[in-house]
Amino acid sequence: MEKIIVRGGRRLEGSVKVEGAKNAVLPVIAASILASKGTSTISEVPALADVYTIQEVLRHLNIDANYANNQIKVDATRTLKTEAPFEYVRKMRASFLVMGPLLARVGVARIALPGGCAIGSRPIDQHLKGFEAMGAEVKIGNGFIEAKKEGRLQGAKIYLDFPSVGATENIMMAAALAEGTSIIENVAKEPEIECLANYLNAMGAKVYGAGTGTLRIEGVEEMHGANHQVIADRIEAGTFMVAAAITGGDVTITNAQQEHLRPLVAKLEEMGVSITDTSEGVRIIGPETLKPVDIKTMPHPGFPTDLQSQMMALQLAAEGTSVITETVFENRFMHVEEFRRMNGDIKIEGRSAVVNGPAKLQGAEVAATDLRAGAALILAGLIADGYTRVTELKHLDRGYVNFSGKLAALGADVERVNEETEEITNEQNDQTLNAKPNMA
Ligand SMILES: CC(=O)N[C@H]1[C@@H](OP(=O)(O)OP(=O)(O)OC[C@H]2O[C@@H](n3ccc(=O)[nH]c3=O)[C@H](O)[C@@H]2O)O[C@H](CO)[C@@H](O)[C@@H]1O
Ligand SMILES: C=C(OP(=O)(O)O)C(=O)O
Repeated sequence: MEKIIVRGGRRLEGSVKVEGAKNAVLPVIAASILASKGTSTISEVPALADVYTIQEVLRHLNIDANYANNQIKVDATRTLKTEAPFEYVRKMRASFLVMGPLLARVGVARIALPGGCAIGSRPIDQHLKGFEAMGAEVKIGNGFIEAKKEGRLQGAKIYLDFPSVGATENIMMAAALAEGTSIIENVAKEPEIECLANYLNAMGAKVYGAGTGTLRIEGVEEMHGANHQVIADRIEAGTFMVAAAITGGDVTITNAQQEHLRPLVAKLEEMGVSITDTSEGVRIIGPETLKPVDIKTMPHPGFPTDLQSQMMALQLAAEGTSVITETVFENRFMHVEEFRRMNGDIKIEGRSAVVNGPAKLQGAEVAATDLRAGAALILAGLIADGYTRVTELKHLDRGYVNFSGKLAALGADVERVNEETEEITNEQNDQTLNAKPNMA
């Protein structure tokens, strides 16, 4: 088993380049299914476990998908298969994003039911409501969802109950090849939606309004492969901004798009962090003392839930009491228990966590309960006394490329080791034995 071992106390300095966005690249790769002619070349594709998973899903559908050197080439012109089995959907929920494009292109799709996961139950009712409104018959049974439509999907007027990112993407991909115009209201406005719309339009689709609350999609009969560059990962960028802030460091993030980071920048500035746009990128200078701050996660342009656990690490370092309220997922506080193992003083009250700082964090053995929790625990480890060992790295690898290597290049004392080869020094052992966790 692999783990990341961090020893706290180093100030981060230097510059770090963020990758292409996981949450943009997965729907974009799924959208390549819509092209019945030509090849797509997608660039700035990060080497993440999720990218390999979606590549496998496409190959399983008889699509030629080849990922190398941060590019994936996709040729979906052969006769397609229509089933995505549980082994892929279990690894990564975003596998479900192939349903809209398959249904639109072939008239049938059979995808394993995604089921619940660590951060909440994550239903897909809004995706299915959209497909049904476009004339598809949807059946659920034997652990699968099957959607069918004789002839082309029909453009429809759809109102989402909640601006779901995945439902917006799945429905817009389906509507791109439908007959007639679709109007989709109360849609997600995340930058990843705009990235997908730009790709769809390059493939010959007619998608208007991406980034606003209403999409108008005029269905086209055929789509073709296209070249597309995915946007930078605002969540990875945000994670490094927190890393700089928590260590009182001075870090420049190259390749970040500041306009996508506005909700985070506003909160960091409230905490006393200096953030400036320089010719090289976004420069973050952490203050000597961080002020407490209250945060509520919301759909974009609200504060992103994918930065909630990282901000909780920062709140632990602040002088005073902060509150963080999670409104997007009903169970995204699994990391709280792990922070407590590090002596973090956090109380859960309904959907809010009350975080009392400044915590005297202590290194401990902790588990990444989900992808962002893994990053957040490593961030806390950067200021903890002694050694923090983070396990369950499979979650982290879904969303971060070489996270420990990038932190080490900024000066952190961090390494990734294999349990079999890990040498536990006496100092690390003493520190673990003497740790007194806060059991409050
Ligand atoms: C691959 C990807 O892009 N993942 C992101 C995407 O996930 P994902 O697309 O799954 O997130 P959604 O926006 O769909 O989910 C938000 C909320 O809506 C609920 N919901 C969603 C769909 C539905 O049909 N019914 C329903 O009730 C979910 O349970 C959740 O409580 O957006 C989330 C919210 O910004 C991010 O945390 C994820 O990192
Ligand atoms: C929750 C996340 O991703 P996913 O929707 O792929 O599980 C995330 O990126 O934090």
